[in-house]
Amino acid sequence: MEQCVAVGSAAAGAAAVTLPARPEPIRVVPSETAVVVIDMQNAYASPGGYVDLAGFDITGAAGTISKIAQVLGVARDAGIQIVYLQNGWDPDYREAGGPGSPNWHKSNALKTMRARPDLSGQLLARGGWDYALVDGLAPVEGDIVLGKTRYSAFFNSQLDSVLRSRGIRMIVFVGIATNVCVESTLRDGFHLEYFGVMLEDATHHLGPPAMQDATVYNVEKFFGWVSTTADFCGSFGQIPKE
Ligand SMILES: NC(=O)N/C=C\C(=O)O
Repeated sequence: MEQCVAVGSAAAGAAAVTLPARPEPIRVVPSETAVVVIDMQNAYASPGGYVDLAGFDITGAAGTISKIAQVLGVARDAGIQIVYLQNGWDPDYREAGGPGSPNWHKSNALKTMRARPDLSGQLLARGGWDYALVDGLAPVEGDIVLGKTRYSAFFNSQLDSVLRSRGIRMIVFVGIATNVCVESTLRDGFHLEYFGVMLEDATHHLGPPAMQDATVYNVEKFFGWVSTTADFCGSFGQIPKE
């Protein structure tokens, strides 16, 4: 029989759910689990948003939105904490850093605005359309929404204290982009002792399809577990509504 990894108080026999995953199933307590939604903003998932304007293919993003909506519906019914992240900076881009910051040189949003001054002030600026979460994934009461200014959601943010203070041990990751902010956050979570599970069909990559495959490989082999929307909904959808 396949070995199962038990997380947190599931290891001590508390009522738990088994999530089919690779490389092995993982057994978790719903109250010790959070779904972390990475950067489902117009910038990353809508035509006319930053990554579309920067020349990345966003045709898969619409499918990702509907998978995430399914995951969030089941998670809310199961009483799982949902945490949304929004990536970006203040409208004056002070938080983005100047030429002394690698972010100034590597951020494709900042580079796109420098190449196209007509877009200046529009991409990933807090308060603007590009920064806003997509319409199909609006937070509801009880969800937590946090900002972040770099790829990893753990860097310079409240994410660790929000999760740790609630006794969260396992993070289920969905969002965009698989190979940038999702992977950066899952890796940092690993180093902070969180168990990370990525729902592969509820994430979308930036760049060629091989980037999705590379992150799935990295997560499965080195940093966490890989599962699917159907398996998440099948496992956590069994929990009776309170
Ligand atoms: N959310 C992300 O994965 N972002 C990737 C690139 C960027 O924000 O420039």
